[in-house]
Amino acid sequence: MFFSGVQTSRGELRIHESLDDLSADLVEYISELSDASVKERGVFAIALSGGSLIGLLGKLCEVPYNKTIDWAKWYVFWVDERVVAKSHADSNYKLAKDGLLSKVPLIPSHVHSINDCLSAEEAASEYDFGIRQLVKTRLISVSDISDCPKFDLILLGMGPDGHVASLFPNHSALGVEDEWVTFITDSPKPPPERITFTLPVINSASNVAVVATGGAKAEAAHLAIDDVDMGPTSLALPARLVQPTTGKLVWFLDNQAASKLDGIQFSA
Ligand SMILES: O=C(O)[C@H](O)[C@@H](O)[C@H](O)[C@H](O)COP(=O)(O)O
Repeated sequence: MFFSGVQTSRGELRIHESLDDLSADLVEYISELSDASVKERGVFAIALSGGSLIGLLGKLCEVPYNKTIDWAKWYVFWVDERVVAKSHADSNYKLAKDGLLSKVPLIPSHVHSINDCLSAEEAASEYDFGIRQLVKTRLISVSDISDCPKFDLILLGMGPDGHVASLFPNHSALGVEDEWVTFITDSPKPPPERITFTLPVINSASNVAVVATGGAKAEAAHLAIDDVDMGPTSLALPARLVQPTTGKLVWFLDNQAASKLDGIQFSA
């Protein structure tokens, strides 16, 4: 069963039968946002996450997107990064470079990854500073209601625990409001040292897409999307705190990740 464009109070749902269909829809969505942003602003500022998301972007390297997307106008950032060398197998930069960035005609100076020679704290602070410079020149747009950067698109994965970016359940990083990029040294998912966009930055983006596939994500998707009572705090489920203030939120799910959503029945 395929649901596209279903609007809920928690954003638009796009549910696909297969990963191939999901990937095709996701890359078309990104291509459309890129076209619209380049037309309106002359650039496209996109922030990537790690995980299985990157594999689902592979079609961007293929016809027609490798030719039709205005790659020279892309500026690439990371929503979160593991503080390891860029050549390390755990690096989100390496994952994206190997799977996407090295295969399309991006301008190398438009790719903004962290300084991997620094501590997590220093790397977060330097990344935050770099983004502030690009907001000043409006290469990254600015929120209409705060001083936060307004990325054209933020792409998020979601863990089975409901984490997004490197914002983990009940972690103090969820409460950081005075920084754009923060750091953690105790990630429950290895490696422990990471930098991450904070919630105000994620929620200031023009567009946020959460991509979640597989049955292990079904409960988290239910708790993040459905009208459930989370009790006094939703800090236990970071994905539920993804609530763009004026931007648009879209969930890309496969049947399995969507299998516990209220009101959605799948045929066997
Ligand atoms: O730095 C990380 O550990 C990843 O970026 C992580 O946050 C990922 O996005 C989610 O865990 C979903 O990953 P999967 O889609 O691979 O399950």
